[in-house]
Amino acid sequence: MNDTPLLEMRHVSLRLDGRQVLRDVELTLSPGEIHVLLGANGSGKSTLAYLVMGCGGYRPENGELLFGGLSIAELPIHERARLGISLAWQEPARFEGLTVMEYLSLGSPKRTAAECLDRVGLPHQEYLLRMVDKTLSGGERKRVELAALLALGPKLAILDEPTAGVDMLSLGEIIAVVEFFCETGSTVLLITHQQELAEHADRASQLCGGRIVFSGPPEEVVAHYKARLCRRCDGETCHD
Ligand SMILES: Nc1ncnc2c1ncn2[C@@H]1O[C@H](COP(=O)(O)OP(=O)(O)OP(=O)(O)O)[C@@H](O)[C@H]1O
Repeated sequence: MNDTPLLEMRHVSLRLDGRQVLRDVELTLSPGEIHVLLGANGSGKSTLAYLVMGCGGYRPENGELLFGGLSIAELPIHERARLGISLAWQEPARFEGLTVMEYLSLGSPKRTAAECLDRVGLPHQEYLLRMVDKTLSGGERKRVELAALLALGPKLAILDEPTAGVDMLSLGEIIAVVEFFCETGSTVLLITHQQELAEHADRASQLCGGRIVFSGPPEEVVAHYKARLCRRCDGETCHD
């Protein structure tokens, strides 16, 4: 059995515009797990996601970032994508002039656009020929973004608030999508404020003031977070 972690962050710190946003982050993701990242607004969750994806300007100032045992800290975003890292953005971009079918066929998709649309609750007959522009609602755009990741079948799917803007009756669909990623061999790093979604994870970590302050089973991390048990800041966002 291969027990090399899929993702390892060791003592990772990051500064943006002179501001210390991530501090000494330690995070390990095993292959096939669903790992939830919890934390207050501004605690650094999206920043951590952008850093793992390799977005421009998000380079660690300290520490190690390993993917399947390989250092990826210096790799640009497209090389990390080639290794199998994909990110569904908290606020997905719109692409004028591209149909949903074309968008879901970019890269080397492992699944058809039709299957992926159906899995995220968008009937393919209605959506394949829609444009990925402002004519899609915010919730539809979020679902198309999830469908795009499903199509790619990445090794690591980073989902930044996949339920934001999605109506609450559809939460079950999003949970099914997260579980489908896992069943089909993807590891999921899931950023969410939804307790119901968090409780479907295998493990969870709480970020506070740019630090991972607690990791463990999701129920314990949710309880720790909600009870404001962070020792460093008594539940208020940490400030140094
Ligand atoms: N380019 C930047 N320059 C300076 N500060 C930044 C920059 N980008 C983000 N920050 C700050 O870093 C902190 C972490 O932001 P981030 O977006 O990672 O938080 P988050 O945990 O994802 O929050 P939310 O739950 O609101 O989405 C915030 O205080 C934010 O203002």
